[in-house]
Amino acid sequence: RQTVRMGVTLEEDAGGLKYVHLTHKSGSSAKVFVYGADVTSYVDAQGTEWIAVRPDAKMDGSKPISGGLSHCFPQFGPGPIQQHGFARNVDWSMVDMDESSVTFSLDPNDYTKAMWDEPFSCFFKVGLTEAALETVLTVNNVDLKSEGFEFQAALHSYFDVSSIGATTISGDSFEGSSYLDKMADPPATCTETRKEITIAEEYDRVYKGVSDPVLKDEGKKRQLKILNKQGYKDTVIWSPYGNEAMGFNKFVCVESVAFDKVTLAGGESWVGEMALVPEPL
Ligand SMILES: O=P(O)(O)OC[C@H]1O[C@@H](O)[C@H](O)[C@@H](O)[C@@H]1O
Repeated sequence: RQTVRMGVTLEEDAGGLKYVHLTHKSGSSAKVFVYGADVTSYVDAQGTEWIAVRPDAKMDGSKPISGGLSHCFPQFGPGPIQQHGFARNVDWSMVDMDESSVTFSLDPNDYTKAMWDEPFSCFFKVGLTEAALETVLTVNNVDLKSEGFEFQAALHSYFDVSSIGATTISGDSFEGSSYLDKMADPPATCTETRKEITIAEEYDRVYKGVSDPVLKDEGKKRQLKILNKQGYKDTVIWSPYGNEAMGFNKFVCVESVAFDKVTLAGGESWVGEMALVPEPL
């Protein structure tokens, strides 16, 4: 355990990866790993854990952490570079912190350039407030003379649930929305007819234009609003339903996604802002 700054400590997980432990006077806390700038835990002021890490996750840096609010950047995948991009399997740099918030940055290095040689710079801020966990990802094109680059970005968020059968995902915009069903072969575009999504089979769906999901958990008697305030226009729902090794019954991925490619000209920035707001049911 290493004190980085007054009140802020960098702790070491059993597998050797380092993380920041944030706390808030309301009683809430969060863990953010340096590897992937991944938020692997958010315990709200009432003591409810909202974020999951899969039991089969590798916690030693040998592959991205399968859990947390995992960044997919610069590609959501599949695509020309590795599935979900590289941002989740590199160490980010800590640039600012206090008891309740931390900011990381990510800049190109030889490893990332070999996959995607673009003049980007990312910042990711995570902060606890009285009633929420707030995140802001900023992607900058730092080369004023560049022609611009395209990217996708997502938080591949793993949420902890009491059980998948006790969980629903709702929100004003699901009913009537169009989704890409990636479980279909080939993937098929369908229309959602439900207001509330329940999961009883494997799911891998991209809901286009849905950005206001609410996770309701009858077991926890609580709900989590996933507020995508900026940038993340689409929602992906992923569940490896039935896969015991992945611990399918204890999590669902409700992902905040910029699925359509974003074009960033030289000097421009893109912001993805997502907050988690827990409430009673
Ligand atoms: O294990 P990871 O990298 O967290 O990814 C989980 C899943 O994420 C989904 O989005 C992909 O469609 C799956 O193929 C993948 O298995």
